[in-house]
Amino acid sequence: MEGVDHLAFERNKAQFDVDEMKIVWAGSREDFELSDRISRLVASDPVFRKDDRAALGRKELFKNTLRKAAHAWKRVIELRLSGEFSALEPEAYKLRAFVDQPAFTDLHWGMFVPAIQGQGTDEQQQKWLPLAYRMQIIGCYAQTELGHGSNVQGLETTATFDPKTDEFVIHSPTLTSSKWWPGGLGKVSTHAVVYARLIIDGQDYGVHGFIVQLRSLDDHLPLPGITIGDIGMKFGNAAYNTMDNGVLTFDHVRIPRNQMLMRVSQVTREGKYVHSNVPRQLVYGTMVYVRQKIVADASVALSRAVCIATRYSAVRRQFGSHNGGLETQVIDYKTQQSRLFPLLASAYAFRFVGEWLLWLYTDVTERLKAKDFSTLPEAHACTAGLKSLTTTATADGIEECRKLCGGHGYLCSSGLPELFAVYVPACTYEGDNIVLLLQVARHLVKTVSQLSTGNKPVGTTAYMARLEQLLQYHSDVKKAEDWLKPNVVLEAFEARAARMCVACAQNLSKFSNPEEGFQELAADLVEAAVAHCQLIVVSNVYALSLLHKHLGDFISTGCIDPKQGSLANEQLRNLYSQVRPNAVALVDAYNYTDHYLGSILGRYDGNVYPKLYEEAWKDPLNDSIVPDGFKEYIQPLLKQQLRNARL
Ligand SMILES: CC/C=C\C/C=C\C/C=C\C/C=C\C/C=C\C/C=C/C(=O)SCCNC(=O)CCNC(=O)[C@H](O)C(C)(C)COP(=O)(O)OP(=O)(O)OC[C@H]1O[C@@H](n2cnc3c(N)ncnc32)[C@H](O)[C@@H]1OP(=O)(O)O
Ligand SMILES: Cc1cc2nc3c(=O)[nH]c(=O)nc-3n(C[C@H](O)[C@H](O)[C@H](O)COP(=O)(O)OP(=O)(O)OC[C@H]3O[C@@H](n4cnc5c(N)ncnc54)[C@H](O)[C@@H]3O)c2cc1C
Repeated sequence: MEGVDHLAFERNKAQFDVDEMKIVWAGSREDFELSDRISRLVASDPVFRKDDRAALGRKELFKNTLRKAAHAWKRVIELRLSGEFSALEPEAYKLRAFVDQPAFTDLHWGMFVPAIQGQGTDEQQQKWLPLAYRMQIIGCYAQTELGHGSNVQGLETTATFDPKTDEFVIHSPTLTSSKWWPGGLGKVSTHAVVYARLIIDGQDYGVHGFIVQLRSLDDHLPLPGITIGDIGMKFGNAAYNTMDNGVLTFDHVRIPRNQMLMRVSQVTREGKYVHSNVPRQLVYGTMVYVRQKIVADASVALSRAVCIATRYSAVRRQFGSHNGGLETQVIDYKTQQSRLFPLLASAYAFRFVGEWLLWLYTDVTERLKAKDFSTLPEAHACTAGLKSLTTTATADGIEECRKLCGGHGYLCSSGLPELFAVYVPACTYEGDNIVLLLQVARHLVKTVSQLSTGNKPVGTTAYMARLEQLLQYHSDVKKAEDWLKPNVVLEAFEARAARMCVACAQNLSKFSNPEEGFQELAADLVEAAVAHCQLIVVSNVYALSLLHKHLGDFISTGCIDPKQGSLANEQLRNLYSQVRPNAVALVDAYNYTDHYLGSILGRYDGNVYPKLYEEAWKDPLNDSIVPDGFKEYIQPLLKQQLRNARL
């Protein structure tokens, strides 16, 4: 039986309505129709071709990215995809997503514009946003430096107020203060939001954002005092090398005073520092916004990998042939199911948790507008924690999918190496995942320590209000099916998270210096933070495979006993059997085009082998039968062996 037939047969097995599931995955019928239309539009446009990317050198790849970005912008305007001029509308956002090539535009729309929207005053927004919306200026987000990324308060670039000229002087005092990493900076951006220490009259007021023009709008040359370039090739071949991550230094560059982003705090003409009645952490607001976006996008990356691995696992056959019959589809091996199906479930879970986080973020934004800052710590902890949890699981999941595809998964034409290489920096950018989990841990420890003062925990820590009960809890699961009851699972996750947090808080209290204790117990704190973040995901959707994976935590905290752990495992195996006939249909529900998947192994028609064979012959090495270099390097060896043999 050919691959084509395999997948048709698989699709017939589905026990649910795939078209309905497509709507669930998309979020609504309207969203589904939009995604469907835009993905087809991109797939049918030759400029957006991407199957040739792996063979392009850096310069060609970068020019190809510029061409695609310019074409995407043209299409946005021609098709009136988003009202008058903004590309922040859902249609334009989807267009960029389906073009599927990281570009400077991600940072322009994803960070430069939001930084001005979130931290600029009304006048600053009126001045800069129309220019940015029309892309008459192109911006990036220049925060990280060669010497400091995670520690934002450690940044060294200075912005010194000069009262004589009513300007700030932006300067890089050391090599380590060079801006290093900002996407879009290296070769494209004309402007940047630069994070620098504000110095007035010798006093340091900490890190603030400033709008700085970097390049001439006429000839694109760097302005006087500015040195700028690309930081060099990154992990993977094509992957993230479409992006011009940059290096930037300032030599006493002057900007007008009104280019400091002044919504959170202001500097007056007289050089007086005025702090508005808002938390200083709002300067970090753009990162919170992007972390929320990254969570929403994690399900997309994971679902692509899962779609490829599931379809290919249904096509691929190894062993088990009797009397010349068909071999076993590898998807029927229980080990394959136990590695693949939890990832399939995670992709759906992250999709729903992303929706929930968007709701939370929108709610917090509305409250901030009304000067209610009470939910900011919760928003920070949730975005930081879920960013960390989902990106780690997604990066690991993509790599697992590569292994699930055996040797063919290692070919670029499987789409998986590039997907991994593009995705894996998400574990580092917008906050290193461990550093972010430590932020969550701080929030949790603070919540526990405030319980004794009568502070009622809110939001995702509300379960801590039942601490006494959770510390007494022991699961009453008696048979495998008991693990199917959502409340049973939820309580076990709550008790585990609560106990791990309380244990950390108790151990911390043994240190006379809390900071020293925090450093010493960091590894335990990270585990408690993970338990809490998993609870957030579980309370929005699913769980048993996580329980199985972290069985040690559940048993050592006394929430369940080993027998109940085995019952959970038994139930998990039952669930895999139920998922099996629906697996291909569940990944079809993502509605990805073959263009977007970019994978021969994940083709919708399952026609894997003929296409793999065809693709191999397209490799530039196969342009000639005898390779370049034969005469110089191979023939002399062969001749030498011949000489030796004669001797
Ligand atoms: C057409 C359309 C096309 C476009 C696409 C559109 C959108 C795409 C979206 C985005 C683009 C996506 C991907 C692009 C890819 C890459 C881009 C990458 C960009 C970057 O990486 S930018 C740089 C990011 N850098 C970081 O994340 C640094 C991490 N470090 C920190 O955040 C802080 O330094 C840290 C670790 C939080 C510590 O800060 P600090 O020392 O000040 O804090 P303390 O620990 O002392 O805590 C003080 C206090 O403040 C609270 N807090 C900390 N952070 C926040 C926050 N963000 N919000 C609110 N509150 C915060 C903390 O809890 C403490 O509270 P307490 O005093 O305990 O109450
Ligand atoms: C592809 C990519 C794109 C990027 N784009 C941008 C951009 O557009 N703009 C921008 O400004 N920046 C950008 N960055 C920079 C990015 O935000 C930083 O690299 C990131 O915040 C991590 O900081 P770091 O490099 O200083 O890591 P470090 O903090 O040096 O991390 C190194 C190691 O130390 C550990 N560590 C650090 N602090 C602690 C601690 N307190 N406790 C325990 N362990 C710790 C980390 O876990 C990690 O293992 C980008 C980075 C990448 C990779």
